[in-house]
Amino acid sequence: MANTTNKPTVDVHVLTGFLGSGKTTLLKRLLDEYEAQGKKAAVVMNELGDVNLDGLEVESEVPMAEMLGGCICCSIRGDLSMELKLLIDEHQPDVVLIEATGAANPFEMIDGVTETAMYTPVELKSIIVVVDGPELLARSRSGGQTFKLMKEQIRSGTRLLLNKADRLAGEQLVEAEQLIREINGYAPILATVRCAVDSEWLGGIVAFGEAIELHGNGNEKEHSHAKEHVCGPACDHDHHHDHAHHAHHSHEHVMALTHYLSQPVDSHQFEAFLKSLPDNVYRAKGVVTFRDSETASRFLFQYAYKETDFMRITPQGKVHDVAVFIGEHFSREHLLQELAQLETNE
Ligand SMILES: Nc1nc2c(ncn2[C@@H]2O[C@H](COP(=O)(O)OP(=O)(O)OP(=O)(O)O)[C@@H](O)[C@H]2O)c(=O)[nH]1
Repeated sequence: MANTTNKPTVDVHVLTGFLGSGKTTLLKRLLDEYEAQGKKAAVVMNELGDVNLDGLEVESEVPMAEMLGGCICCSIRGDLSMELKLLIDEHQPDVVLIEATGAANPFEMIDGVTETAMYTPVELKSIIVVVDGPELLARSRSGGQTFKLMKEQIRSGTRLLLNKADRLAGEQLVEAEQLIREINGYAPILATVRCAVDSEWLGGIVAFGEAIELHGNGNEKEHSHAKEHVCGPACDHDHHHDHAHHAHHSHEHVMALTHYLSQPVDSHQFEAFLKSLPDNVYRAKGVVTFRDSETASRFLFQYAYKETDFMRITPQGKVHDVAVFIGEHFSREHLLQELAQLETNE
């Protein structure tokens, strides 16, 4: 990713998985590993309740933002990007780990994290899903809303842990693994007990970061967050509120690309570029400076389903020129080439 700002890009990893699946257990392992490697990690925690019990398990010197009383993906989605920015500004970590409540929909969070890229250099590197093995098998037999949410989480993962393997007999372990593979055909699966990942796995995350490539099986062409969202008692938001505008795409092999623009661009060329985006880029947004407008004005742009929208902004504080693209199976190289062209065209 081109980051033309002078700040280093902060890696972001999302840890998700069903309630009690082992996310905090994994978080602690990752934090220990970052510490061992001399990297500074910060944490965003989201709990459905009003107290952050998991946070108590984390060493007090780790910078932490707590988002309580709701679920990151819907009620406080906008806040996620703000929390991330504040946390990064204040503590300048190398990496941020977001532990999302068992009810959070990962696809909504991708939006929240990528939005942060407009304000500060961040890159979403992976979505790690901790799957509760015994619970998955039990829920797959009973079906229902919870199983749907579990499938949704598994589909979104770039890395999957089949956890609580100690509570699965040999053939159950095979069955759980096959089930996960049917839901997500791409992401590596590792069976674990108490999220005890090996050093190779940890190295992939901690040392190299990994670029994101999200996957899904695309079976559900209509992804309705409202229908599949499962909330706890503390999550009292209206389940039928305005998810429609961002929740009607399938999630097959979802990818996100973040590019920091080094130059102002021409407004007509930029709009033509957005209009010519391939169908498999379904969402783009960001901040641009137009060189052909009088005072090199800044604009917030939105793109969804061939529709573009520009809004003149006068940012308070430092806002970078950045473009974020979300879609399926699109060519990063092709988009980067086109962007480079826009930046050089006079
Ligand atoms: N038997 C068994 N128990 C596990 C395993 N991994 C975690 N646990 C236990 O499961 C419980 C939940 O683990 P956490 O790491 O707190 O799970 P979580 O996903 O953070 O939980 P929430 O924050 O409530 O969603 C704890 O009591 C863990 O000790 C495992 O592999 N096997």
